[in-house]
Amino acid sequence: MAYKNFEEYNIKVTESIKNEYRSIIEDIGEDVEREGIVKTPERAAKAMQFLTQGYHLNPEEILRGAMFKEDYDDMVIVKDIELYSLCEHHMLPFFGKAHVAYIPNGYIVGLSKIPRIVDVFSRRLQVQERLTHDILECINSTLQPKGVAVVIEASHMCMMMRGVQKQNSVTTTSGFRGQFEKIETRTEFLRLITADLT
Ligand SMILES: Nc1nc2c(ncn2[C@@H]2O[C@H](COP(=O)(O)OP(=O)(O)OP(=O)(O)O)[C@@H](O)[C@H]2O)c(=O)[nH]1
Ligand SMILES: [Zn+2]
Repeated sequence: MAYKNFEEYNIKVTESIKNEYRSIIEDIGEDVEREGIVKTPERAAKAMQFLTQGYHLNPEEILRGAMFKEDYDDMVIVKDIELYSLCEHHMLPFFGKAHVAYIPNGYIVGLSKIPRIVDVFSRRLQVQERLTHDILECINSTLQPKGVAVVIEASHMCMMMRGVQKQNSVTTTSGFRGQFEKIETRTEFLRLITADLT
């Protein structure tokens, strides 16, 4: 179940995270009773649950829910899927775009389900490499297509706001299975995600 509004948050978990955030706010030297901050621990607890809701969602089930028998066996690409995740090392955001393609093998999948599974895996503590493979393997094992490809381009706040402090570096990760392991198919995919066809 995806969180839609605050009423759906688990009360016990919210209470527990709220208390942890109160301690964090005190430890950084802020006044947790200050008017602007008094509700912050609860807001932050809900925000954290929203950003990590992917642990409670089943991506295979989401895909299986909209698989349709169809003879189409050319490449299907959903590109420029915006994603927001949290790096597992610093719990700071990394964000960017995913480009996903597959070649059907008797079944196509409802298009919206691809961004939905990108969200499910993004809304967990991640490294970009594992996020890429999680999406790839989920589509490969559930849809069993002739091929699947995932490219993610992302910027990491832990490299921008702190640490090495590089504002313009972008990390690209990719994974290819089946027919995308052939150079011509992979090249065609990479050409199409970089082409401006509009
Ligand atoms: N491979 C990979 N590394 C990541 C990702 N997100 C953050 N990191 C890196 O995780 C590493 C953690 O390194 P540590 O040396 O343990 O942590 P740190 O002292 O905070 O490192 P700095 O960020 O260099 O200050 C850093 O190099 C981060 O850039 C990711 O998605 N993939
Ligand atoms: Zn990080």
